[in-house]
Parts: sequence; structure tokens; C-alpha cells
Amino acid sequence: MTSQSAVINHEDTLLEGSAGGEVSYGRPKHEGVDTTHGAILYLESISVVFDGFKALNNLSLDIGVGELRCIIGPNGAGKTTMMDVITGKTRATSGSAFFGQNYDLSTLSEAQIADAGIGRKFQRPTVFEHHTVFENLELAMKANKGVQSTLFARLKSAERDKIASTLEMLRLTSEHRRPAGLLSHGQKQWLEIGMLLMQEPLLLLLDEPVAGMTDAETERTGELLNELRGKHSLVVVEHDMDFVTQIAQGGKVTVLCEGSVLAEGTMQQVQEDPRVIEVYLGR
Ligand SMILES: Nc1ncnc2c1ncn2[C@@H]1O[C@H](COP(=O)(O)OP(=O)(O)OP(=O)(O)O)[C@@H](O)[C@H]1O
Repeated sequence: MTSQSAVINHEDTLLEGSAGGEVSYGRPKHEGVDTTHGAILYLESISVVFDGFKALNNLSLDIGVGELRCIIGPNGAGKTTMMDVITGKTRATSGSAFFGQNYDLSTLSEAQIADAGIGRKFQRPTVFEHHTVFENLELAMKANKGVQSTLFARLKSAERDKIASTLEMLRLTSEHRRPAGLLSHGQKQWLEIGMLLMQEPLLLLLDEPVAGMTDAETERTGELLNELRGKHSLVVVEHDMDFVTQIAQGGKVTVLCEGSVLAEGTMQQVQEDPRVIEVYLGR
């Protein structure tokens, strides 16, 4: 049997739901994040200074458990820098960042922050192009194992079910045998969101998830994020205001400008705010 047919047979078995052997999840469960006060993320007076320039300037922000928060603002407002601070890529010059009440993000490496339960999706999709859609999800589920040992180990039925239900949610069930490199741009973005979901993140950060998508793909992405609302906490940075309106619903939208929060409220409130119109929406 060739390695490719072994993989395909393996997938068929997986989708049909027959019994599997022993494979454990690669990452620890994100236990111990204390959210008893209702928030999953606390940013308190965060400043980031690059060569004397304040990319973030006393930024304070809380994200509630299960909340879908949209972050908007002009170019250079500090949105990406904020994501970088949360994920440990950039260290704050001052201020504090906590995941739940007990994880001080300034003391953790990027890998430790990911293990603690914060997943991040960058603008460009980074799927394994030569592996099938199914294998991408499988590899993401056991991110700490090698590719070969993951693909040739048998999955537990709970793991197969999880991949199958994720494929369904992503509307990628019929594509599960296709190499990920053959998917449309939108489908790749959904697959990458699915790969993050396999890690069961408590907080998911999405940087311009609909950039480059068709209108239909954008709409579908909005439906997907609305399905995730409540199950995960989500922070979505986006410039596409129709999309933000679709996903914000009655929830809070935060407007960043010059490294600080300029305004916060429902989409309607921020759209009517003269300061927001002046620096961003009126342009
Ligand atoms: N590593 C760095 N060194 C110096 N300046 C930086 C660095 N990273 C970001 N900046 C600056 O900090 C400011 C905030 O940038 P950031 O990328 O966070 O903004 P943004 O809101 O994400 O913008 P956009 O909507 O264009 O993506 C910008 O003026 C940017 O040039």
C-alpha cells in the first residue's frame, strides 16, 4: 500500500466512524484559566514604544467570556500591535495583560500563550497545501506530534467526530479529500480557522479574516463566526464595515486610534460618533 492510499483509507475509516486506537491530543487542555469575574482578557494601560513612537498608548480593554468583539480603526491605529502583545510576539513597554485573572501574559512565551488557550489567525492563510483538508485538521489537532506519526496513528472515535463536525461547520465536508492547496482563498481561510478550533482555544484572535474574499465568502465567514460566538471568545480586527455590521450584532465594537481606545459601543453607536466619523468612517 502506498503512503497516499494509506492516508485515504485512513480518512474513509475516520469519516465512517469505525473504532480507532490510541492517539492522545498533542496539547494540554486549557484548564486553570480563571474567568470567574466574567472576562477572558484584561489589557490595562498598555503602551508599546518603538524607537520613541507610541504604537499603543495606555490602551485598556476587557473581553468577556464568549464575547465576539470587533476592533476597527484607521491604518496605524495599533490593532496588529495589540494582537502582538496578547500573543507575546511583542512585549509591552508598560501596562499589564492578563488571560483570565491568573495568567500574566508578560511572563509567558508565545508557545506558552498558545498552550494556555489563545489562538491567532493571521491575514494570509497558512495551511499545509500538499495535505488534504482532513489531514490539515488532523495535524492541527495533534500539533505536537510529527506529521508521519500523526497521519499513520489511528484516531479515537471522539477525535474523528470532532474533525467531522468541524468539517461540517466549515462547509468543507465534501472537500475533505482535496489537497488544501486546491481550495479557494475563502475555503483556505475557513480551514485555517478550523485548524485553530481543533486546539480548542478559549480566545481566538482573527486579523482581517475576510480580506480578499468574494462577497459570498465574506457572508459565509460572518455566519461561521456567528456560530462560534458564545462557544469561544473572539476578537476580530476588520476594515470591511458591512462584515463588521453582520458579526457585531448588538455586541461591542471598539475603535482604536493612535494606540488608544477612541470609542466603544454598539456598531450603531460608534457609526454615529462624530470622533469616529472624523478619524475613520467619514474617510
Ligand atoms: N516593529 C515596529 N517598529 C516600528 N514601528 C512599528 C512596528 N510595528 C508597528 N509599528 C508602527 O506602529 C503603528 C501601529 O501599527 P499597527 O500595525 O499595529 O497598526 P494597525 O492598526 O494594525 O494598522 P493596519 O490597519 O494598517 O493594519 C504604525 O505607525 C506602525 O508603523
